[in-house]
Amino acid sequence: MNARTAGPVLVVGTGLLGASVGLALRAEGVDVLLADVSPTALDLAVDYGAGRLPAPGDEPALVVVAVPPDQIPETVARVLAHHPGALVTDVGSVKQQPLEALRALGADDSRYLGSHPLAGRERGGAISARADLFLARPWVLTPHERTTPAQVRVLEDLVLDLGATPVRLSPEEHDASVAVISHVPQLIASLMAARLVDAPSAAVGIAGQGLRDVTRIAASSPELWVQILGANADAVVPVLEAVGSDLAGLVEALRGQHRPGARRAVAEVLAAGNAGVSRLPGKHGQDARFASLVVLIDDRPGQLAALLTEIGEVGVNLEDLRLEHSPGAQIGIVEVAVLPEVRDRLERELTERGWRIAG
Ligand SMILES: NC(=O)c1ccc[n+]([C@@H]2O[C@H](COP(=O)([O-])OP(=O)(O)OC[C@H]3O[C@@H](n4cnc5c(N)ncnc54)[C@H](O)[C@@H]3O)[C@@H](O)[C@H]2O)c1
Ligand SMILES: O=C(O)C(=O)C[C@]1(C(=O)O)C=C[C@@H](O)C=C1
Repeated sequence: MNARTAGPVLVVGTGLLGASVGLALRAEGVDVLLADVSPTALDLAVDYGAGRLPAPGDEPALVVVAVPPDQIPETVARVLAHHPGALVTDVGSVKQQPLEALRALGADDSRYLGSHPLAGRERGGAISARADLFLARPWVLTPHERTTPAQVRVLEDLVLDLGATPVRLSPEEHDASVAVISHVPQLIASLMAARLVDAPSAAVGIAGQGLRDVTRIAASSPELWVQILGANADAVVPVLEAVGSDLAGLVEALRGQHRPGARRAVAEVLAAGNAGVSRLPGKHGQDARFASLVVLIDDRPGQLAALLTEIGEVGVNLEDLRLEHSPGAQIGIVEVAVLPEVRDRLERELTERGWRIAG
């Protein structure tokens, strides 16, 4: 345990994000103090091992505010006043509006450096927290005019200790980016999943992996997302309008599909989707650096571990992995990504060892 971060670190808000920060820092041996407006949420986070209650005389060098978006400005302002020697960050999903609100409260923003991990889950609370939540995920730091290089270094050290990858963006760049890579995707997932409410049970019952991929985040908390979308409305609206215009074009093309150019219009929407998804870094099966192999496994305990062990035994390094399984099905589909030069050898070796290869 060689943490770069000097404790104690105070985490304010001990739900999914706060407790995950606590768990990951504790695993690195960093002293973590916890605070939450809800005594139950606080007790839960302590019970799960995310940190301890502050004792008299404890003074954090760094504070991570992980409260709901509409609580961030007031909470950061209060923390800045209570801990005059501490650098304060937050993990909120929007950066510009909270900074403006903090300034409007008259807070000393010179010790506030906002940040945002692009990692999360569709369920909140310490009960859903995980020490590995941030592993290999981008974590955006949003320095402003009064941020010093030393403060950026302290926060980057925290991010590295949490296993994440620090990225620097201005608050404006951040908000425009998350509108397109997180906030509108949330709405599209919700809109699609909403079609299922009145769909016949027979239709919902045969849903495959495609629908599950598109709708996973539709299970997210409406309370949280109303706050996020409201705080970033200026950046979200133009992206939504662009989607709306594409959608209207698609409807028109399909209605008049025998008109000249109509099929091409549909094809262009799909081709643009291909081009867009191929830009996602590390997106499984799409990353041009890797080749994929699909292995079928029995849907029973230990099968995935056995497969991974054997891939290791044949000396192949796994670059990425995706597991699909449908409830009720007896088969799991494991798609592994490997360097192209070892793909065929891996297929041969696994086939010889009795694994079923599906592609
Ligand atoms: N959920 C995600 O996937 C995700 C990902 C990245 C960032 N975020 C951001 O992280 C923040 C926290 O989200 P979460 O999912 O952990 O929420 P959560 O509901 O799991 O946890 C929030 C915690 O904050 C506490 N709290 C509320 N008001 C408080 C206050 N005034 N003072 C102290 N504690 C207070 C609540 O009791 C709760 O325990 C949000 O700002 C969100 O935008 C969430
Ligand atoms: O549920 C997930 O998997 C997420 O990572 C959620 C996600 C995202 O869009 O990437 C959602 C909002 C947060 O601000 C950060 C992360």
